[in-house]
Amino acid sequence: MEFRATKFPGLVVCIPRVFGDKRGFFMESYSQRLFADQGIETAFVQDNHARSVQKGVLRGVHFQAPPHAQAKLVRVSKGAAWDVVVDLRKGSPTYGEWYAETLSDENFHQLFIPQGFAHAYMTLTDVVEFQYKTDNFYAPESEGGLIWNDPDIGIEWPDCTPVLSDKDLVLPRLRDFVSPFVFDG
Ligand SMILES: Cc1cn([C@H]2C[C@H](O)[C@@H](COP(=O)(O)OP(=O)(O)O[C@H]3O[C@H](C)C(=O)[C@H](O)[C@H]3O)O2)c(=O)[nH]c1=O
Repeated sequence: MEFRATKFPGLVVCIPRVFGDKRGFFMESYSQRLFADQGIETAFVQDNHARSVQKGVLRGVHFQAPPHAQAKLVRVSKGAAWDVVVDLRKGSPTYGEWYAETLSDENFHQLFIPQGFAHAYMTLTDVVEFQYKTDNFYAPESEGGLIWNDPDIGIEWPDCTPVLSDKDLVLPRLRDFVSPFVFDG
């Protein structure tokens, strides 16, 4: 697996080794040992799988607040998605900044997202199977989020009419938000 650091401390693009042959392919989509070799000791406790059934589905921008904050390892096993994170860690050099990566069943890219980031994605194909691990369990009472088109964040979304849940339509703006996350260097 190849690990590519980004300018966001702790945010890493992970690209597994894919073994193709006449039958198809095989890959280790996750290895605790390979991540530990990179200093990523995250112990995941939950696997999630979300299917989206039209292009333009936008889920997010979500997080769980401490003590239920979640680090995530996200990937797309069918279709393609524009995956976006926003650094919400007070004191981080990239606080309030966003990063995006196209995840697809062709590039096999994954994103390791540390605790302290909000996460979202927009589907680029009609069917997207989005699969991810988290290091804390679902805790709905701790859920928070930011509105997808916050001009102060300025996320550049694909040119597509977004399909959002009712709850995601009324999320707050960054300027009205006090982050519960602290950057620990
Ligand atoms: C996240 C989650 C949801 N649920 C239940 C709660 C709802 O009845 C249903 C749909 O939940 P929601 O609409 O919050 O799903 P998404 O909009 O895909 O939320 C996710 O979207 C962004 C992209 C994320 O990174 C988060 O993991 C998560 O917030 O699944 C569970 O039972 N367990 C869970 O861990």
